[in-house]
Amino acid sequence: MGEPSQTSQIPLNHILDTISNAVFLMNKKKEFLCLNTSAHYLISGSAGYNSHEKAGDFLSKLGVDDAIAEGEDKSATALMGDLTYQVNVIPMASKGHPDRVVVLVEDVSQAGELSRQFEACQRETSLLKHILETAYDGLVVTDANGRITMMSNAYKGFLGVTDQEVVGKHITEVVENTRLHIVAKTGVAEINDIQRIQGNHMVASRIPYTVDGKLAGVVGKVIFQDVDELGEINKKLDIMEKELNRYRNEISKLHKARYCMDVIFTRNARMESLKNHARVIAQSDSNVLILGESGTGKELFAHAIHQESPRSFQPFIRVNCAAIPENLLESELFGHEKGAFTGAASTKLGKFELANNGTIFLDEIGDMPLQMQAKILRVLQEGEVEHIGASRPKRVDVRVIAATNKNLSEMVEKKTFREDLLYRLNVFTLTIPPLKRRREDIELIAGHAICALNRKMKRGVKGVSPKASCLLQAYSWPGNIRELKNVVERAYHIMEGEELIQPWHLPHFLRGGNINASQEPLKYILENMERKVITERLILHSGNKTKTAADLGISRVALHKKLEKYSMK
Ligand SMILES: Nc1ncnc2c1ncn2[C@@H]1O[C@H](COP(=O)(O)OP(=O)(O)OP(=O)(O)O)[C@@H](O)[C@H]1O
Repeated sequence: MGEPSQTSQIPLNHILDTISNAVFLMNKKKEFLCLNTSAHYLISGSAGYNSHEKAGDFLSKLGVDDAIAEGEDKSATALMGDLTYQVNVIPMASKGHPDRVVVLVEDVSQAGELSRQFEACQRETSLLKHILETAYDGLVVTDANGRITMMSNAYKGFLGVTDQEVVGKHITEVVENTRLHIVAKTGVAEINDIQRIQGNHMVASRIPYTVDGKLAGVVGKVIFQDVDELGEINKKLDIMEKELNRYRNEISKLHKARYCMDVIFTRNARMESLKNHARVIAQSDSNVLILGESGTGKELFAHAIHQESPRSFQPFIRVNCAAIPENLLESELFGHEKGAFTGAASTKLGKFELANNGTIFLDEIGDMPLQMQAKILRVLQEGEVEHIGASRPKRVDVRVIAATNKNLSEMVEKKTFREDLLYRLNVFTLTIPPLKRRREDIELIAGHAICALNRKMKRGVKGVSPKASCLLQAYSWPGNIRELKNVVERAYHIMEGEELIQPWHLPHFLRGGNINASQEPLKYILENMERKVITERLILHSGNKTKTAADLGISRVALHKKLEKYSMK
């Protein structure tokens, strides 16, 4: 105690000094006999402060002067500034006459705030309980481990369960097809998902909640209308699902490989061995690189490899890397999230995702920008793609077939193509020879093209005349099979009732014999010229080889060797 007193005893003083209430002991004349440490603090902010006057003023402001003077028992709450005090006046009797009073003062301002907070909390809890009890939708709350902490009455009613049967249970034990426990791990909200519960389609939202910044659980909400309405909605959804499946089938047909190995027509031994090799490659999951000039049939091979592979029932997705503007290529290949950039109005799947479990055909890979090459490499290495704007990647299982007419090794040297990507792609490489290296295919492919046109146009063109055939043989075909098919198609359409394509149906550059226009090496120009002359003389002598040899000034044996060389036998 700060102040000595005639009546107090030492141990009692110590006890009084330890309590947090301010204790004032005084006689009825308001003379202070004793103040404990808390009382000193209350009136002056420090211990041992000795001012009875200030203490008197303080008690007067609390409005207990009368009770002190009368020696009355009094309990009151007093406001002083921002603070609230609880005051108790307790009379003390000596020899039966009350002549002293103890005044106990306690600052209860904080207790008031706490009790207000407590009351607000109680109000909120009961409101929450009310919402849970009356909510029309199904609400369920789980903790971070997916265990149910609360469930709305409507949801319990719908599932036919009681509180005892659900609270504390793992959500998967109570709700079918739930994902709340997954959201409790990922922390990523899922809004308006369709969830099938007890044979009904529900619109479900799963929203994670945090406490002190840590994932603490998930609030799940399922929307169900009244049962009749729900039945109607389910019927509509079933119809929509069927429609969707129909469209899915249509799309998967569109994404199917269209050609098999049998439509790659050839009489060339090297091409036959390439087809056999491709059949073997098709059975593996390894990436394939197809090289060859434009129009040689690289895409045809890609389709055929997919078609003969175990993935043939899965999608075949073609991407022309040269045809897509650089700024759109990433979004085309990997997809984007809604709002990832201006114009990204909705989430879009990338080609890699569309090709999942199937094959992606990266045509013209040599035209792929370097920056994108790095991203493709990542997909090949990690088997994961990431939408632009997404926070986590998705796993994909895709076989890559790439093709180009560029010289990738040269590009690697010039540092315009990544070496590591080349090694990832060329697990198997197929190099398709140009048409001028397999002239025996010219007539065959021209013949098949005419048959296809006959089927389409319902006509009966029989083939190519020997003279026209000779011109086709003599040309160098820089555009390869695509060019040959175009020439045949053009001729087909300008024919006027003839049964055979004649030289005058062919374009001028074929008839003009401008065979070195393609800047071929001298050897091929000479060979082309030789083939052309032999063919013309054979026609002139109606196929008589003795006369033709004599006319050409060479022996019959020499003519035979040349006919063999040019596949003209
Ligand atoms: N052996 C073949 N038999 C029949 N048609 C073929 C053959 N090879 C190619 N074609 C046809 O030739 C055309 C060009 O083929 P394709 O598109 O596969 O060539 P490409 O090498 O991929 O061309 P590009 O490099 O310009 O993309 C297609 O119409 C294709 O069907």
